[in-house]
Amino acid sequence: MEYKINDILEVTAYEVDRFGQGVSKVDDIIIFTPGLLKDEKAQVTIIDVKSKFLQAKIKKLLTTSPERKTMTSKLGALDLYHLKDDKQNDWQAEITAKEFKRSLGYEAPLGEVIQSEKTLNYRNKVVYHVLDDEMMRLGLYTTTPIELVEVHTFILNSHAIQRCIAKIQQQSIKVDPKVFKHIMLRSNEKEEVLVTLVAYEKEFTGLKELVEKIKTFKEVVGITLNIKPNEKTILGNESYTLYGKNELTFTEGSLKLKINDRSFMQVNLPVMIKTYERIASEINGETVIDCYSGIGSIGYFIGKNAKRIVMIESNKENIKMANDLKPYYQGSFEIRSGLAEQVLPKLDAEILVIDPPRAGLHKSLLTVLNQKQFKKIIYLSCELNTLTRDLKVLRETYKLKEVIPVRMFPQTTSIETLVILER
Ligand SMILES: C[S@@+](CC[C@H](N)C(=O)[O-])C[C@H]1O[C@@H](n2cnc3c(N)ncnc32)[C@H](O)[C@@H]1O
Repeated sequence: MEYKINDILEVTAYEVDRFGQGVSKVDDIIIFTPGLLKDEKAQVTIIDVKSKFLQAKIKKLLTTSPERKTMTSKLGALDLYHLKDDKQNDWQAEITAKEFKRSLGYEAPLGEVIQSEKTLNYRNKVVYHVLDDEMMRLGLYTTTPIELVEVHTFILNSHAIQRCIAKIQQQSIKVDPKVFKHIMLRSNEKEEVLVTLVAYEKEFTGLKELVEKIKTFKEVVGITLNIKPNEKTILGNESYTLYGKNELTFTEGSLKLKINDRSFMQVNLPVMIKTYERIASEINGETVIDCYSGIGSIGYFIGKNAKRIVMIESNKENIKMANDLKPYYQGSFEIRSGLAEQVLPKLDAEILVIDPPRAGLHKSLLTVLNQKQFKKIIYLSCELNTLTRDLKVLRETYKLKEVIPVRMFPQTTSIETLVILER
């Protein structure tokens, strides 16, 4: 049977894939439908025809699963919102197990999912996009089709971010959307907000007016302007402080952290802390390398459990932040500046903690890790594909002790995973 765009089919999903799409089959052709849950029946509209599969969108749900919490959200940033929270944990564990089986050929020793009760308003960083309009309007992207739509309330925003963005959206300001592209907001537990305007140029229509307004909002402690380097990348390396400080501090128990508009920091603090506690529980007085250490959040957190921590980080600003934080912590810390693949071969330690960007580990680094024979490697990953790719190499020397799904991004299909490897 030949299918074409806009055909309408009736399907029943037999599983939900890792992108949150219901997977079904008609006449042996696979149909992917975002937002359709397992065992749900729906009328779907075909939106793309490929040789081996069809891409569809829900036209009408004919039956609803008991696992459904609400209607499917149109926003890409809420692509699992319709699934009950506890079932989202099960979904992540299943997707992780399947990926390990598919890629490594054996069952993953799955640990309990690290999660928090707070599954809404957890994001301490959100990026809004400027709509193509003369008057400033801000929004987020939908999934099928991918479109930028105006959004006023985004339920993952921290309360401080929500209050601040609502006030920004109330302003009637003329802007040039060809130059002014995004607004990023970061907040801390004191409900302070750092606002970053992202544009292709240092000057744009409406900039001064916008800054004058935003600086009057009581939660705002800093406003920066970041220069967008290209269409694909949101933030560039060039930032200017327009008001207050380009800095936000976080204090959580004995952990104190400091970031600027570009520093990496996990977006979900309660889950971050639980994950770091799990990492710390693997360390008992050993020497540790914290590789890809950023501002030092993992290294400083686990410092009390280690004999000595050596951090490796390539970004100079992160290294400065990490150095500024040193006096707050007791213990032996050293911060090495440089690329992991160049610095790590020269170092030795008993345990390695590794938290790379999505791209995973450099090929040459994997070879070195096998040669080094660490007692343990603790690998925190935000990309399942590169994690299993790297583990395929590391299994020459290390055995998988535990694979722990981390529910860092509730209501979404983004997956964080913590893996404990032993020599
Ligand atoms: C996922 S973040 C982890 C940061 C930190 N562990 C944390 O949880 O806050 C990855 C970090 O690796 C750094 N980085 C990226 N490539 C690197 C490389 N080749 N060598 C060393 N650091 C690198 C980035 O600057 C970033 O700070």
